[in-house]
Amino acid sequence: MTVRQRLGSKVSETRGGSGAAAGSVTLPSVGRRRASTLSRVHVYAIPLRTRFRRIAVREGVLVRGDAGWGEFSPFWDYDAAESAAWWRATREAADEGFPAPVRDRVPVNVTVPAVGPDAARRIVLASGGCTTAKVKVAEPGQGAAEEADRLAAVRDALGPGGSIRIDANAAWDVDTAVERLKVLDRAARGLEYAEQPVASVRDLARLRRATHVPIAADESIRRAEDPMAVVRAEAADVVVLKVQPLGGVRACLDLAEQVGLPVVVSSALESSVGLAAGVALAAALPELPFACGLATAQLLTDDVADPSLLPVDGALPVAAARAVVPSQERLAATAADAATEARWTERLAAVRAVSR
Ligand SMILES: O=C(O)CCC(=O)C1=CC=C[C@@H](O)[C@@H]1C(=O)O
Ligand SMILES: [Mg+2]
Repeated sequence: MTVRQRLGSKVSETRGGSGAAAGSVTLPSVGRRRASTLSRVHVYAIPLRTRFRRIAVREGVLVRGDAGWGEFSPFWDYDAAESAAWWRATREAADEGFPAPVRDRVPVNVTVPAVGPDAARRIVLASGGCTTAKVKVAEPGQGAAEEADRLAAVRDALGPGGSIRIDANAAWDVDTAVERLKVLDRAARGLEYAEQPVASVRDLARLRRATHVPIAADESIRRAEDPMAVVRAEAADVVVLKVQPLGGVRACLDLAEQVGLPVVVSSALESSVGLAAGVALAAALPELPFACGLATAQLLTDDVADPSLLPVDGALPVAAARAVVPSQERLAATAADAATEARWTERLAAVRAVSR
């Protein structure tokens, strides 16, 4: 069975384009690096509407450079060596800017956290016209019943024409995944794909042979020494690309060309500055067969830019993303406290030290 056959005929192709840092922390220029890239740094802290990925507050650093704003916001479980790729993505946005787009809008999915069915329905209906939903499953303390109820509510809100994908963040073993996908595929009345149901590449490949639900690789791509191991093992039908963990827009474009599989762009839960980099990637990809996981500004209670990068008719306009500039008012409103700012300043120094 070809990848296309597993994925069905789904191709949602759309073909084709300032603010002073408040609370700025001045970092010394490093070697030949242009001081302007590091002279404006702002640390934000924004509460989430609902806990997601085990966090309740999203923190990050915004860097103003000659080409615009970049975001550096690795989750705290990434060490300095892993965070170096995130920093490369930040520098690309701040120093170089982004490749030319080949489309003017990026279809996006709504992201549904591990919430109850009523909340899930509300989130889908308030998504700004998204016709695809990605639903979090395998939340600690929850089981198949809660997940099936959530998926049924999402299907009810989307209608029969919508697409539903799930993300288990590597939580299951293969046997559990095989059984759970049967239940959740039925509850959703058809899953578009399942994102990282199991942890290892070997288990992804085993699961892929044991289920008809297409498999997307996320953590096996963004946290891997060698993302191509997924391709060699025929372990996925879809590859998830995240700009910061994979080292930037251009690095992701190269990886997309290497993997030779359908790709989908997903956020790392960034502010609109970081989401703009995700839109730049999605806008520059030769093919965009899936709605992208870039509507996550909806998961945050505030933003560093006004307006926030939110879906219009189920898509993010590329021009709006390219126009994202933090506002003085929002930077002040979302500024981190002194202790958080100090932690990020120290972290950034450690990452820059291993990035030389
Ligand atoms: O892809 C989406 O719909 C939104 C982004 C998203 O799901 C994630 C963002 C950041 C961390 C992860 O827990 C999660 C993911 O695993 O893809
Ligand atoms: Mg994922």
